[in-house]
This record gives sequence, structure tokens and C-alpha cells, in this order.
Amino acid sequence: MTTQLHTPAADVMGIALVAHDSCKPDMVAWAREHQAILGQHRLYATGTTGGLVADETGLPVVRFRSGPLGGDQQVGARIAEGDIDLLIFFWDALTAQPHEPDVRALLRLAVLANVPVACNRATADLVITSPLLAAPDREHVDTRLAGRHTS
Ligand SMILES: O=C(CO)COP(=O)(O)O
Repeated sequence: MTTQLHTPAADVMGIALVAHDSCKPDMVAWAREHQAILGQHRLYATGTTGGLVADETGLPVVRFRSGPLGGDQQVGARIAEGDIDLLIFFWDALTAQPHEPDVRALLRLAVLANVPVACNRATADLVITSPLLAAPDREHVDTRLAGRHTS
């Protein structure tokens, strides 16, 4: 059986927003800048990030638990389920996180599922304005998954 992790309805994508504390102002500013595009998609976020983005933009955001309390794992699970097509994760490159294993697991699942990941604002700008956003490579998962069943 071929593994297909991404089969969202029409052109609406699931976009997950995650930001460590020092990066939250950047995430809010980025979300405001791209509010019109983000408003066309389903938004998910870890708890605190999601609250800030929702408050600042008025956009609906499905909020998971706070990152250190399991939110990263919940985002990872939704990637594995095929609900999330793009991960914007502004992580703090200068501060050790108590939930580092969760962060690593989330990034691992995103890579495995061929989900684009933007870890800083420059990359996030490129990804969210890319013409490929309208036609993401949803079928191309890691070839090592071929023949495996995820459900
Ligand atoms: O810690 C996080 C990601 O690893 C972010 O979680 P919060 O959005 O709840 O702060």
C-alpha cells in the first residue's frame, strides 16, 4: 500500500505555527504581515503561540497544548495524520529547551512526511509567498515509507 500523508481538501492547507518565547514577537509580526494568505488556510498552533496569533490577527487557530506540555507532540501527531502541510517553527537557537526531545521529534516527523519547515522569518516569507504553495508536493513522502501503512 502506498503511503499518502497529505490529502487535504481542495487548496486549503493545514499550517502549523510554533514559536519559542524569544521568537514569539517575530511570529506575531510575520502572521500579521501574511494575514491575508493565512486566512485562506486552516491554522494550528502550540498553545501560547496560537493564543498570541489569534489575539493579534483575529484569525481562527486550532490551539494545542503549550509546547513544553505536549503541544509539539500534538503538532507532530497531526503531521503524521496528514492534516498539516506546512510547519512554521521559529525555534530559539540560543536557548536550551526542557522539551528538546519533543522539538526534535516534531522536526523529524515533518522531514519524514515531506512537510516544508520554515525555521526563521526569511524562510517563512519565501515559503508562504511561493507559487508552489498552490500545488504542494503532497504525494512525495520519504521513499523509505513506501509500502508501509500509517493508520
Ligand atoms: O515550546 C514551544 C515549541 O517547542 C512553543 O510552545 P508555546 O506556543 O505554547 O509557547
